[in-house]
Amino acid sequence: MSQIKEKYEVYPMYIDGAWVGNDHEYYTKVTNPATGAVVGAIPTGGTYEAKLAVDAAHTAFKTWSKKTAEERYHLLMNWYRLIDEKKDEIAKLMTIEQGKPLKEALGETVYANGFISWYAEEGKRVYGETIPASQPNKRILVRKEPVGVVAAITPWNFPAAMITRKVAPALAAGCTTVIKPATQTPLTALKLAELAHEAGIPKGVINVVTGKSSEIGDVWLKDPRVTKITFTGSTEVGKTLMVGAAENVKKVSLELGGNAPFIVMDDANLSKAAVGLVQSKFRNAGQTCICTNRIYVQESVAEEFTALFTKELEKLKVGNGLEEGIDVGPLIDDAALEKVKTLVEDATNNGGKIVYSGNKPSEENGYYYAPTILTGITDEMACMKEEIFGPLAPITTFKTEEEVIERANNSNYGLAAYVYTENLSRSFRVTEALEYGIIGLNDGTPSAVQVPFGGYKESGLGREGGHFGIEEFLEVKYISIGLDI
Ligand SMILES: NC(=O)C1=CN([C@@H]2O[C@H](COP(=O)(O)OP(=O)(O)OC[C@H]3O[C@@H](n4cnc5c(N)ncnc54)[C@H](O)[C@@H]3O)[C@@H](O)[C@H]2O)C=CC1
Ligand SMILES: O=C(O)[C@H](O)CS(=O)(=O)O
Repeated sequence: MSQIKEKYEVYPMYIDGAWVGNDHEYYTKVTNPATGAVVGAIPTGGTYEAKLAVDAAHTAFKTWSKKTAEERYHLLMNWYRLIDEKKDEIAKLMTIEQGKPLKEALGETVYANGFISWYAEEGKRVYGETIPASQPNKRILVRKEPVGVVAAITPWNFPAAMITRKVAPALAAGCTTVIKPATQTPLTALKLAELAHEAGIPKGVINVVTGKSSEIGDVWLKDPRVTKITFTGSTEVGKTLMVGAAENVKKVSLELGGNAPFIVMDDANLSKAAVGLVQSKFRNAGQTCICTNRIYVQESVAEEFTALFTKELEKLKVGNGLEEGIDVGPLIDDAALEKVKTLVEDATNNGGKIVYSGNKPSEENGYYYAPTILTGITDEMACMKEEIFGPLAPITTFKTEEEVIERANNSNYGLAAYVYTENLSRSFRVTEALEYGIIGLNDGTPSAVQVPFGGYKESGLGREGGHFGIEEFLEVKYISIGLDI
């Protein structure tokens, strides 16, 4: 029996309405990225538990999909009310395992819960169609039906929202789910499952499996009873899942990496742009797929803008997210910290300059990186090509609108982009020319539950959120009716 179990609180998996894995042979530690302290342990599940979860979801689908939208609405709203009651407790758990400041964790919990209330309602608006037939004795009926058992594989950066943004529409559509949260942040997912259980969501409708990612993923890719994979995470893993799904033509929705350009035109409101850039760059310590990654400032305003941006950064406090007034927490792990350091080294070795770097805690076990501004950046540097996923702001300049559009579009990613200008015609010219699924026009925080969230190119497939998000969990059936008329 693992020593880990003897030393730390175990958070079991949730499969078929039961908590399993307390007697597992192997466990994985969950650590606080702000202190390195172990905050709990999860059973290291694999093939066996992955299949058990599909058995449960497949059985539950037979009854859950036959409930009316109204009945599913009431159960989802029970879940919503319980999450609302416990939002402070969930937020604290999220900060402890993911590191984001408590105010951000509370914001995410409310945002995550917003998907549940939105889709509880949306499930009642899954409309079909009748289409005028060409023959008098025929009628054409179009129905929408739940796709079946959905496998959701979610990342560590939004431990609650990335689950409910998938599970809420899936359940509202009549689907059942098997969920694998990120190994770094399983506790929030398990808390959401506990509250779903308390809300009366029947056993097997939601199942949470923790453990060996690729082993669990492979079971779900191969099992024909799993009709859909929905994933948020790296483009690399997204491609792996897409290849695996091809074997039995399994549906996929992918929310993958980004490399967001943030464009400041010479006619921008520079103070507004500086505030918007802080919001877009340093949310979750820069660990969101829509965080600004590359900053393009028109030459004539570059010096003034950089000074304004620096002043905004001086206000940011870095530290343990549980403390009062913290704006930027630690990165998720040592690998993430080392990646940011490597990107800074590459830039400074090739002519880039650190013009600002804030304070960070001396806590040696915390994965802290201080908010940092680089100038003298060129498009050839790694920080402009790779997803930084950290509080690093590389600034480069441009001369013309045509030039910056070409440079901004020169990426395999196409998730989010930001542009600041006060000119109406330029707003339309630039936003229509940018090859990105999400555009913040004079707005650094475009995320909302009612919008289509997703990317062009290698940033993903499909959309999550709003009325778009439930379509991902529905099949379209056409019924041709011959009558004796
Ligand atoms: N688009 C987004 O919102 C996100 C993008 N990322 C990007 O990915 C990079 C790495 O972050 P990670 O959390 O390591 O992302 P990841 O893509 O490795 O992991 C995301 C989820 O996929 C699971 N996973 C990993 N390999 C798998 C496999 N072969 N089969 C099934 N599931 C698998 C993980 O356990 C986790 O639950 C980040 O630095 C960032 O660049 C990470 C998180 C979110
Ligand atoms: O994965 C992410 O980074 C999130 O989707 C970003 S957001 O939806 O919270 O903006």
